[in-house]
Amino acid sequence: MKVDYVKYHALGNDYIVIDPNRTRLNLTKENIELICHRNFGIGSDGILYGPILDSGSMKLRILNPDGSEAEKSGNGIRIFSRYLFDQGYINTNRFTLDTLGGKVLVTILDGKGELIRVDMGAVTFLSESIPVAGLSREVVDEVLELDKGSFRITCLSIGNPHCVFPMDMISEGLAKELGPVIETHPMFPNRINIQFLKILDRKNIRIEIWERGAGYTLASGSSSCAAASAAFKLGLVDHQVKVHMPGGVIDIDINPDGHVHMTGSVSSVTSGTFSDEMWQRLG
Ligand SMILES: N[C@H](CCC[C@H](N)C(=O)O)C(=O)O
Repeated sequence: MKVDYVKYHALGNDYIVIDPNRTRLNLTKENIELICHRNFGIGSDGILYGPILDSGSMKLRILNPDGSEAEKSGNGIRIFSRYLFDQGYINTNRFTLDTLGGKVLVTILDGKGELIRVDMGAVTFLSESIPVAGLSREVVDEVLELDKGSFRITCLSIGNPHCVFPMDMISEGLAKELGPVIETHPMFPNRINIQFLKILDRKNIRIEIWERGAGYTLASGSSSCAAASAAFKLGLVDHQVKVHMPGGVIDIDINPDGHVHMTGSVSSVTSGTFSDEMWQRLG
């Protein structure tokens, strides 16, 4: 049977893999929005498009449900690595992937592709690298004034941009109330991913997430890296941190060389073909 897509999730953050070597698809905003639509399409927190095979390297493109392209996705990279493993594109447990946000090093830990570690690279807190508007500086423990109040923020990039809000009380409601306002705040020229962070102890944190271009999600790999890195920068946690999210837990290890290692699960959901009728919605 022809397969147009394969769907997986990582702790409830679901992605659809579309392989250009097997399916022709124009990555237009309209096509991406339709495929990701929870009612009129398949439904997904994004599309993973690849492997784009180019002179020995494997490239992955990461598309958000609103059609925007992300530089990196932690859950997306683990899911895509599982796809490569399932489809026989790789014959080793360690390999590199090229993303818009740089190279990442993947290790399949369990020989099945259900538990995967990724060296996500190093983070930067430098305003111009995130980007965050204003003077060149490290954006650490600053105040962001919103209509709803003043908030302390720490911002960073791990290829994609993040703004972390350490708070005593966090909730899904808070993420859905403040997320859309902050995502499009003029301080963030490329928009931004947001994590509301509660420190549980020096080895455990909890986050609620509002993703750039995707909205509220149950888990996020790059958000886990970002929140743990911000907490570590603020001296609130040790270098090994469990990140607790509504969809489950990701293990983060902040290496002395500054590289952030993320370890988490991947689960297969389904595969299938697009029906002609689905596309009729686009006229
Ligand atoms: N929406 C994000 C990309 C997906 C991040 C998340 N799903 C992850 O697992 O890292 C962005 O525009 O940067």
